[in-house]
Amino acid sequence: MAAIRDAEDEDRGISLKDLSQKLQEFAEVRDWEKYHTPRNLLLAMVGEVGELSEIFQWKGEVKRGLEDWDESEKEHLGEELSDVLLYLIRLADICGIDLSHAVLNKIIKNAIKYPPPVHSCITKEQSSSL
Ligand SMILES: Nc1ccn([C@H]2C[C@H](O)[C@@H](COP(=O)(O)OP(=O)(O)OP(=O)(O)O)O2)c(=O)n1
Repeated sequence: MAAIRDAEDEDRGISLKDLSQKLQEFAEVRDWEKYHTPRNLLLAMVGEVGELSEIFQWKGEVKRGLEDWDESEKEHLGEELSDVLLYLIRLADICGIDLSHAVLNKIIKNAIKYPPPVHSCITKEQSSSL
């Protein structure tokens, strides 16, 4: 049953809220909530960023798409990216931050702070009449 639910989650692209809920359940059934304090979660996330960095360490620049990496390296990368994301989501949750709301607001702020060059704002119709 859980496997079917997980496949469905993957299909529809799971939300931050659903992930947050899963992490809450994961901690609760293991009685790990007492360890999931803001500072512990932050340090755990930074540790995972270190593990993520190790994958790229000494490789020099790598090609986009990682076409010359083998599958096991890519799988490892996916795991470390996930660890960072999961601790980040849990940290936000424990701090009472609505990450979906915060991240959308931040994207709007970024767009205002860094407007696109004027020529990329011209619509197709405008450009065809030029
Ligand atoms: N107190 C904990 C410990 C682990 N996790 C979860 C979140 C991460 O997704 C993953 C981290 O597990 P590990 O500490 O075992 O780290 P790795 O999976 O990176 O294993 P390793 O360090 O052996 O490579 O487990 C958690 O939520 N709370």
